[in-house]
Amino acid sequence: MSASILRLEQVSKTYPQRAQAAVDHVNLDVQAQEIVALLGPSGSGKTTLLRMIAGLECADQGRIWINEQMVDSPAHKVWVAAEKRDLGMVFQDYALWPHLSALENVALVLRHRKWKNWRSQAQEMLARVGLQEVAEQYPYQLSGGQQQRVALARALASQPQLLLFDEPLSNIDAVMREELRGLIARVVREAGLSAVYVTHDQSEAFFIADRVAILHRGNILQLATPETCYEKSATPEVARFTGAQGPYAIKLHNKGICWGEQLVLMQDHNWEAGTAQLFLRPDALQLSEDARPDCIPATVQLCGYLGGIWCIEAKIGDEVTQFYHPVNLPIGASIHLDIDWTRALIYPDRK
Ligand SMILES: Nc1ncnc2c1ncn2[C@@H]1O[C@H](COP(=O)(O)OP(=O)(O)OP(=O)(O)O)[C@@H](O)[C@H]1O
Repeated sequence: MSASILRLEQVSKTYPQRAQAAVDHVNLDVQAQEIVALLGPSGSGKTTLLRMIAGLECADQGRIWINEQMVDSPAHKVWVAAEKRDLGMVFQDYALWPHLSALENVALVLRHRKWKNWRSQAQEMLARVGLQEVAEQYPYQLSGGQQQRVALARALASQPQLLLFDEPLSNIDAVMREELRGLIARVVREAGLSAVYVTHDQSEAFFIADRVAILHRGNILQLATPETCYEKSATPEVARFTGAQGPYAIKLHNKGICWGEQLVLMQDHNWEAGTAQLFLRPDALQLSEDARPDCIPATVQLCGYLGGIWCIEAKIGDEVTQFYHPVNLPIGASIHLDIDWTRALIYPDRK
């Protein structure tokens, strides 16, 4: 058996009076020193899954192991309470005690466990998140970002092998969010810990995680590295949820692809003839200098400056697509788009 820090086998959960399972036969494996993000739209089951790992919710079916210890299995009548699971948890709303200082919040669990060096350990954890200066301040005297750093220091303090994050940056403003996601990724890696990180923000999941599990209606549709989820999205839902543009309705021919009125000729491809959904990443399109038969005619509709590069919105027939370009283009200009078809995400419709 592999030395995974966390393992879920066929884990399911249906809430009372709900027809559909919140989590449906999920398998998941988190290795030592690995960060796995759970990414999915609202209601896809991320929080339910995390709460089952934490021991705040019990599974209806399946088995959960933490550090090789079975912690939940209805079939075996096994249930290990949350406080006995050796976990650190960071919540969206920080969950700090308002009447305790930053240091006391971090030290609480250490004192509860009767650690002799609780003060120095708590001070070291605050230093790790860059907060030694505010150790004596109370939560109401700290910004949201600082409070979340205290919560991170508290989660690290008891040196658990596994950390759980439930949308920890949702209440933080955009600039601080980028700083904190870097801090979280760095601190977890430096401490050599494993983590499960729930978010509905694709860029946050991609930045922080080694692997990303994309959830949809209680199922994991894809569990892979951020690059694989982005470049080889397993399903249309994964493509959509990782920010690809589309779906565009296309037809697959033996000679190539038909998009609107345009037949794009291709030398070799492996698709069977039929209809399909096409998704495109903006960075897989570029302006073509000439009207080659493998390019798509389009009209410039809008240009938006992103800083260092422009995002050009173009119309292809009735559909809209975006690509990046170093300079802006005249609105209404007729252009041709060169598409890197090796990076196109194409999903043939079921016959
Ligand atoms: N306590 C509950 N009682 C009944 N249904 C619930 C409960 N908690 C969650 N659900 C339902 O279970 C499904 C999964 O919810 P869950 O909160 O796990 O999703 P999520 O992906 O975390 O969503 P969000 O990003 O909005 O937090 C949803 O249909 C939700 O309405």
